[in-house]
Amino acid sequence: MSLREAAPAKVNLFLHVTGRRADGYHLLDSLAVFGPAADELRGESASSLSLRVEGPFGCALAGEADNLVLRAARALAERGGVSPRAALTLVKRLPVASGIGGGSADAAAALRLLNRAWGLSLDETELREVALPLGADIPVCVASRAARMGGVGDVITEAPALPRCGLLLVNPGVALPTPEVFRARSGGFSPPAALPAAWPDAAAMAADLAQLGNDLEAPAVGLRPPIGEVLSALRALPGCLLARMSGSGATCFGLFATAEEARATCDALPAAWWREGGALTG
Ligand SMILES: C[C@@](CO)(OP(=O)(O)O)[C@H](O)COP(=O)(O)OP(=O)(O)OC[C@H]1O[C@@H](n2ccc(N)nc2=O)[C@H](O)[C@@H]1O
Ligand SMILES: Nc1ncnc2c1ncn2[C@@H]1O[C@H](COP(=O)(O)OP(=O)(O)O)[C@@H](O)[C@H]1O
Repeated sequence: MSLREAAPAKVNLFLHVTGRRADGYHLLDSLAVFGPAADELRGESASSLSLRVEGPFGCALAGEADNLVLRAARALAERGGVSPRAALTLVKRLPVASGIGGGSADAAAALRLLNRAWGLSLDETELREVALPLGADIPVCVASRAARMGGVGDVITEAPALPRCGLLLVNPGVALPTPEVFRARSGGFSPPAALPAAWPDAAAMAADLAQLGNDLEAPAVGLRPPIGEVLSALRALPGCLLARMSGSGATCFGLFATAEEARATCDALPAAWWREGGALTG
């Protein structure tokens, strides 16, 4: 076996916290899309399970005793009734704890890769069942296709048909753990959004998204003020149709009419920030 899977960044174009469950988990309404940056997972045959982490953000995971990739591999092996055997390599290009679900994308990539490698043939629904106990964001990453997220992240439904457009992702280099942001949230809940079946172009999508928000953005900016600087810088870029934070932050996105515009504007932002522009892939 020699297999590869891309693990694309998940971007929440809006995120409403609609309620809270008795166990403390929050109910969400969100539109998740994928791209333009990704980690990569590679797998080779081996007699036991191992993981090597490399890439620009690999060192951020050096102290991680139980990488989500290994947890996903073990959970899948248990579900499939097989021994977990594979030599995995993760190329970590996405910033860690940054609101774009990098760890979730890696875990989902491991499920897809090992489902093939071990000949398990679990379908998408079955893979999502394995995914959910590992993290609320992993089910939507199993298909890594644009989707509406409901429940705590476990209710995945169809997204509106998306126009071609560009996304610029920017992270100011501050990690922000998800539980901290949910804890810092104050105020009530937002209603679920009403979305059309399709958007004809990026401008129409941006106009509708502008009526919605990310309920975690204000608490995240309060915890990490550089996020506010990123949002201001994105809003000032020519061609930026909408700027918002993704997930629980700190990564923010700018929405552009084309991938080329999103890529070209990268250089206008401080080089100390992580920046990645390109097409919204789904
Ligand atoms: C906020 C979102 C939006 O897509 O994205 P990220 O910021 O992580 O990218 C996700 O819901 C994050 O999912 P994920 O990061 O997998 O969360 P988990 O590991 O399951 O949970 C971490 C912690 O976040 C809080 N949490 C998470 C999900 C949720 N629906 N309600 C919550 O309250 C809980 O405090 C939980 O203990
Ligand atoms: N492969 C992985 N990539 C990133 N984080 C991981 C991974 N495995 C475990 N983690 C842990 O999961 C936490 C959340 O990571 P991540 O998915 O990057 O956050 P977010 O969903 O906010 O972008 C990290 O702080 C780290 O401790």
